[in-house]
Order: sequence, then structure tokens, then C-alpha cells
Amino acid sequence: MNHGLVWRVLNGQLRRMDAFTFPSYSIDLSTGEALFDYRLSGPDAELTFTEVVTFPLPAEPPSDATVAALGRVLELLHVVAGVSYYKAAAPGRLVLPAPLGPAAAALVTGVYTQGLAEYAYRNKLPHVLELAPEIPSGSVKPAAPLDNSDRRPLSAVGGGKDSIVSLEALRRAGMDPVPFSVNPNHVIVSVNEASGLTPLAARRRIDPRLFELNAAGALNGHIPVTAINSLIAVATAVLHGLGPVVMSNERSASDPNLVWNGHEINHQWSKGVEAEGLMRAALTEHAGLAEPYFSLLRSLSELHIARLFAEIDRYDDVVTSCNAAFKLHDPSERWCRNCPKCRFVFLAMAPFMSRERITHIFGGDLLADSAQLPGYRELLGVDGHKPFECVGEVEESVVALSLLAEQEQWRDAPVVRALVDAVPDTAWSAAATSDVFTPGGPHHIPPAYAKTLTPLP
Ligand SMILES: CC(=O)N[C@H]1[C@@H](OP(=O)(O)OP(=O)(O)OC[C@H]2O[C@@H](n3ccc(=O)[nH]c3=O)[C@H](O)[C@@H]2O)O[C@H](CO)[C@@H](O)[C@@H]1O[C@H](C)C(=O)N[C@@H](C)C(=O)N[C@@H](CCC(=O)O)C(=O)O
Ligand SMILES: Nc1ncnc2c1ncn2[C@@H]1O[C@H](COP(=O)(O)OP(=O)(O)OP(=O)(O)O)[C@@H](O)[C@H]1O
Repeated sequence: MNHGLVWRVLNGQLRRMDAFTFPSYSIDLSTGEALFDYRLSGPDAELTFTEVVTFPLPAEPPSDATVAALGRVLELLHVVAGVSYYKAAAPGRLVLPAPLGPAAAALVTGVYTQGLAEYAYRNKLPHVLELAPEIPSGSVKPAAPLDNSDRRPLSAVGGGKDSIVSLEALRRAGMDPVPFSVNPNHVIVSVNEASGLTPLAARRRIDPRLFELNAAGALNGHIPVTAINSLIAVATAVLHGLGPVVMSNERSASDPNLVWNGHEINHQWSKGVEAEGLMRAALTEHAGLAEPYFSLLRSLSELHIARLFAEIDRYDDVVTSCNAAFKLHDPSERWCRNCPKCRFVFLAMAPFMSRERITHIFGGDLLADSAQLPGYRELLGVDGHKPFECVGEVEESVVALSLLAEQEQWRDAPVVRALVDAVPDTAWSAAATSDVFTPGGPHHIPPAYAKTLTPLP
């Protein structure tokens, strides 16, 4: 068959897929390799996928209690990591493999609906926002309680400023954090080296068949990747007898980009506080973990985190928050200097460091580059909606701009000058009374951790 015909047949079959199922999962504790199987099925075709996650092995064989808790976390991971494959066809039925308690069911429902909301919006698939998993009836044996709260935290490292601030806060507070990453790329490896701490890493291999389907025109789009990384982190913490997984998700991650068909569309849903609460409840209910998972930076704005980051200089040569550096194929070396995230992080850091230092960190000066103006107008709410990227709120951008406009080193930068003229009076007034440097909002930070941010200036 020629390529065009293959494409049409495959796409026809994908559109007729009516169910997504979870045939099995397994783990080999001698290698740390876990296999997660998925199936898309329809009247005239069936596609199967296997995702492979390889966990780092602990020095000592795990106890029976550890293996039992690990198994429960992997049951959740199996279901949550299915979103990557579900999204190739978005069938109407999501058929779960085993009974789940109410908290675990709520997590799964959130991941497949709100976690896929941007994908649903962009592909015009409103049914995804209403998806209700089919859960086999029956009871779930209660998990044995596991009090991990006093153990060393596992600190997720993504290579950007946020996880560096958490890692340093935990270290300075004497909590002895273990850095952890999924598929660490050269950026994460360099950040870990700069920290001087000994990290753990897990490998995640998406079934290459998914990339073939994508190339053939299957449905594709954003997925709640933080939910997947988080469960891999929790499984690793359990396997290594460690304590809570500490994330670095900020306050503004909970704010939606827009509302569509009555549903909030949030690019960062699985970084938000609602997802964090669902994750915690599901892990306690299903795996028995007393203190599974929380974000240390939840009460802080991006601007506040940028200010904290500016007080730490050991990562300047390596820190990279640009998502282009984290692509599986053809990643950029470091900051691409031409995406919403690069623009926002530059704007957020600039008020708190010298122009020379920030130009060194980014490899260029974005506020000297007039070509960046249209993108900055979006960030400042002058044009369009908040970009689908991990960027702070419009108010944070306006506050950052107002700080720059007061500084001699920045006030005449071409982008700063043009933006000062473009921002409406209403935005300036909101910025003038802004609480971006006052921690606030709902969070799940345990009391023992609440004070770890205070040693940072
Ligand atoms: C790096 C990035 O932004 N990737 C998004 C991009 O994918 P692209 O094709 O340009 O590059 P790859 O990441 O290499 O992905 C190749 C394909 O694989 C699919 N895929 C990847 C990871 C996964 O877990 N499941 C998958 O199915 C992917 O769909 C690609 O087809 O565009 C994609 C489509 O919109 C996005 O899905 C890719 O996003 C990655 C999953 C990713 O890691 N993105 C994070 C940088 C990200 O967006 N983080 C958010 C947090 C959002 C959350 O709720 O967790 C943030 O920082 O705000
Ligand atoms: N590969 C990864 N492995 C484990 N955790 C990750 C990975 N990538 C990101 N994370 C974690 O997921 C959360 C969201 O990631 P995000 O990219 O926003 O954070 P970051 O890299 O620390 O900071 P920034 O927002 O500056 O990029 C953070 O807690 C981060 O530590």
C-alpha cells in the first residue's frame, strides 16, 4: 500500500476505536524493569502498546511491605500513564483493569479529563472532558499503612529554577534531600552535578509505535506529564525506603488558561493544587502512604521563586527552564530564547540580578531583542490569552515590568520601553496593589517542611 493509503486506513481505524483498556502490568525486581500494557480497540482493528519504566534498584532487596506498597503505586501509575496512548484515538470508553477506591477513581478521572483538557480543546473533542472511567465492581483490599513521613525526601529535579530552589531549601534546612529525575537529560545531569548530591534516576520508554502513529497523523496533543513523573517518583521513593516526594509546583500552576464549553482548560493541570490533592488522597488510600507527595513552592508566585533563585548562583551555568531542551527528539542545547517560557523566566529573573548575569544564564538578552515584543505582549495580557506553557500570571509579568522600569540597567532596554507604553492603566493599578511576594493560597506542605524556605533570603 502506498503511504497515503496507509495513512487513510489507519486514521479511519483510529477514529473507530471505541475502547481503551489496560491488559496487564508487571515488574521484575531483579532488574527494576516494569512493563505497562495498553490496548486501543475497535470494530475492525486493535492496537497494543507497552511502556517500559526502569526503576533504580536499592542496595538491599526490598521488604515484603515495600513490595506491597510499590505494587499499589504501580497500579496507579499503570492507569495514569495510559493517557499518552489513549490520546491517539480518544475512544468513548475508558475501561479500568481493577476496582478502585473513591480517591483513586477521582485521580484517574481528573487525569483523563482535566489533564487532557488542552488536548481536548485543541482537537475539538468535548467528550474527553466528560469521560467517566468504567471501574470494575468489587472492593479493594485496604492498603497496609506505611509511615514514611520522617524519612529523607525525594526531591524531583526538572533542571529548571523551581526545582533548584526546592533542592537548596531542603538542603539548607538539613533535610538531606535525594535528587530524582525521570529520563535525566544533559541539563538535569549538569544540575545534579552542580548540586554535589547523589541523585536517583528512572528511565521511561514510551512505546515507539506511538511515534509512528503520530507521524501517520493520529490525534496528538498535550498530556499531564507531571502526574506520570510524580507517580514514578513516588514508586522510586517507596522502593528506596525514602520519605515524601517533594515537587516544585508554584501557585499559578493552578490557574486555567481559558474556559471552553464550561470547562477550565489548564495546560499545567497536573502541576496544580487540585491534582496535588487528588494524588495525595489516592496514594494514601491505595498505597497506605502517610505523607506521599507535596509541592514545597505551592504558596509562592513564579516571581517570588525567581527572586529566591537569584540568591543562589551555583547553578548559573546549567539551569534551564526552556521546554525545548526537554524534547525527546532534537532537543535544544539550553534556553531556546524564543518561546513563552524563555520570555517569561527572563522577565521574572531580570529584576533580581545584574544584566550581565542574566545574559550569561540565557546566552543572550531577550529584553534587548525587539523581535520578542509580540510574545511579551501576550505575557502581559496586551494581546491574546495566557500562552499554553508553564508561565506565570499576567499580574506577575506586569509587576516584573514595573520593577524593571525603575532600574537604570533595564529601563531603556527596547522591549521594556515598548511594553511600558503598551500596558493599560488598569494593569498598572492591579500591579501596584499586587500580593505576588506574599505567600498564600491552598497548599499541602507538612508542618515539618513549612519552615524550610525561610533559610533562603
Ligand atoms: C518538550 C515538550 O514540550 N513536548 C511537548 C511537545 O512534544 P514534541 O513532539 O514537541 O516533543 P516530545 O516531548 O519529544 O514528545 C514526542 C511525542 O511524544 C508524545 N509524548 C511525550 C511524552 C509523554 O509523556 N507522552 C507522550 O505521548 C508527545 O505527544 C509527542 O507527540 O508537544 C506535545 C504535544 O502537545 C506535548 O505532549 C509534549 O509535552 C511533553 C509531554 C512534555 O514533557 N511537556 C512538558 C515540558 C510540559 O509541557 N510541562 C508542563 C506541565 C504540564 C503538566 O500538567 O504536567 C509545564 O511545564 O507547564
Ligand atoms: N524529568 C523529570 N523528572 C522528575 N521530575 C521532573 C522532571 N521534569 C520536571 N519535573 C518536576 O515536575 C515539576 C514541574 O516541572 P517544571 O518543568 O515546571 O519545573 P522545573 O524544571 O523545576 O522549573 P521551571 O518551571 O523553572 O522549568 C517540578 O517539580 C519538577 O521538579
